[in-house]
Amino acid sequence: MSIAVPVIPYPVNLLQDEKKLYQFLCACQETSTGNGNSPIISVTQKIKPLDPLRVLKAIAASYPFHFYWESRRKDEAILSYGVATSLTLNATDRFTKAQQFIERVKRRITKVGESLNATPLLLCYFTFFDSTDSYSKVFPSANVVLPQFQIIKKQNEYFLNINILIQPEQNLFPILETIVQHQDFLQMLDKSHNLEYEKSNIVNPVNYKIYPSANFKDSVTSALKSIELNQFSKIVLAHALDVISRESFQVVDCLKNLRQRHPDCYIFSVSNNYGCSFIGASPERLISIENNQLETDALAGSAPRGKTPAEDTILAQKLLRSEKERREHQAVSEFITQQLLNLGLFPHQSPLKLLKLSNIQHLWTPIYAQLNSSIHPLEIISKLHPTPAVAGVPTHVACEQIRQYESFNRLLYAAPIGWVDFQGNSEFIVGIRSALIQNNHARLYAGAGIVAGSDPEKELAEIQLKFQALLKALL
Ligand SMILES: C=C(O[C@H]1C=CC=C(C(=O)O)[C@@H]1O)C(=O)O
Repeated sequence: MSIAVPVIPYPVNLLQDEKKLYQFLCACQETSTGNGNSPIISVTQKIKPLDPLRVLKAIAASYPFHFYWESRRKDEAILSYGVATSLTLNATDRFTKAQQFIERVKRRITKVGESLNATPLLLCYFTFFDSTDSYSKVFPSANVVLPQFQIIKKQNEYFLNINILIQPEQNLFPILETIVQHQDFLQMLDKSHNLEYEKSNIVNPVNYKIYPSANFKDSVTSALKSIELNQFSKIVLAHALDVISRESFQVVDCLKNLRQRHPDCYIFSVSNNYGCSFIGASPERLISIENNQLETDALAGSAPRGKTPAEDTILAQKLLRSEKERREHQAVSEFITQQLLNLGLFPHQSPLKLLKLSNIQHLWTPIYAQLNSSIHPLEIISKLHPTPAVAGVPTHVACEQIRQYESFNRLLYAAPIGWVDFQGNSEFIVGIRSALIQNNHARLYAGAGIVAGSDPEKELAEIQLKFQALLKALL
C-alpha cells in the first residue's frame, strides 16, 4: 500500500550547510506537538562510493543495533544503524500490528531531498514462531525499525539517509552535532581506506569446541513414522550446532567471508542490544516487490555440488528426476500458489529449475504475481510464513511437531527478514543458512525437509553440508 509522503525539495547540500540545516530543524520543531506523533525528518543525499561493510566495521562498537543486507546478484546493499523509532512486540497479530506501525510512521515523515525515492527503508524482522509459541526477550516476535542512519548502495549509486525525530522543546544542537559528526566520519572513512572492506588480520579463532544439539537422525526416523501414520505429509526438522571459540567472533569478517563464498545468496546481519548478531547467507527469497510486481521463490529439494562439472551434471539430473525431491518441492510451490490465490492474486509459476549455490543445489520455482496497490507486503508475508520449505504440511501440525522435536528456540532462524519502503516496494528473505553470534559463542542452524521416502542418513548429510556454509565463514 503506498501513501504519498510529503517531499520537500530542499537544497541538495542541506547536510553540508549547518546553518540551513539548523533553521530547517527549527522550522520542523515548530510543527511538533509531541504525543508520540512527533514529526520525523528523513534526509537523503548521494554520497561517494563506500563499502557499507567498512562502515559497519567502524560503527559496530558504537551502535548496538545494526541491520546489514546485501544482494550481489542485484548489486544492492543496505546498512542501517541507530534507531529513530521502532516497534518491538510479542503478539499473535504481529504482522498486522507491524503494518499499522509502518503506516503511522509514514504519516509522520517529511522527506527532504529527492535523490532516492525509496528512502527511508523500514527494517522488519520476525521470529519463526509467534509469541504464543515461544517467547524471547532477545528477539521479540516482531521488530520494525526506522533507523537513524542508512547507507544504501544501488548498483553504482550510493546514498546516505538520516532520519531525525523532532520532539517539541528538544534541544536541537545535539541532533545537529550528531549529523555533522557523522558527515565528518564518513568523509574520513572515504579518505582513509580502499573502497571495499578488507578483513582485519585477526587470527582465526582456531580453538573452538562444537556442541551439537539432540540426535537429528532419531528425530527424522520418528517423524517418518508419523508421516506413515498420516499425521502430516512433510516436516522441516532443524538442528543447531553450538560453536564455542576462545576468541570473540568478528561479525564483519564473517560477513565478508560469506560475501565471498556465497555470491548468489543474500548476506545479512541483524544485531540487538544484547550483543547478539544473527547473520547468514540465505538463498531463499520470501518476497520481492518492485513496482507492484511480486516475485517469490519455492525453494526445496537439495543435492550437493559435484567436484567436477561431469559429476555436478549427474547430481543435478538426479535431483531433477527424483520423485521424492520433487514431492518435497511441490509441497512448497503448491502452498505458495494457494496462499497467493487466497489473497485474490493470480500467481504464475516459472518452469522448475535449479538454483546452483557454491556448496549445494536446490530445486527452484520462481513464482510471480501482479499486485494491486492496496495490498501491503506484510499482509503477503503473514500468509506465506512459514512456507513448507521451513515448516511442513499441514502448517500448524508441522509447527506443533517442530516444537516437540527441536530442543532449541528457532528465534530468527527460517523467519522473515527484510525491508519495506513507502512506495510499496519490499524485499524479504527467509533467514536460513544462518547463525546467532554472541561474543565467542555461535549457534548455527540448518534444516531439511522430511517426506515419505526420506533417508535419515542422507538428511543428516544434507544438514551437515548446509552447516558448512556458515562454519567455513566463522572459523
Ligand atoms: C530449511 C532449510 O532449507 C530449506 C530450503 C531449501 C531446501 C531445503 C531442503 O531441501 O530441505 C529446505 O526446505 C535450511 O537450509 O535450513
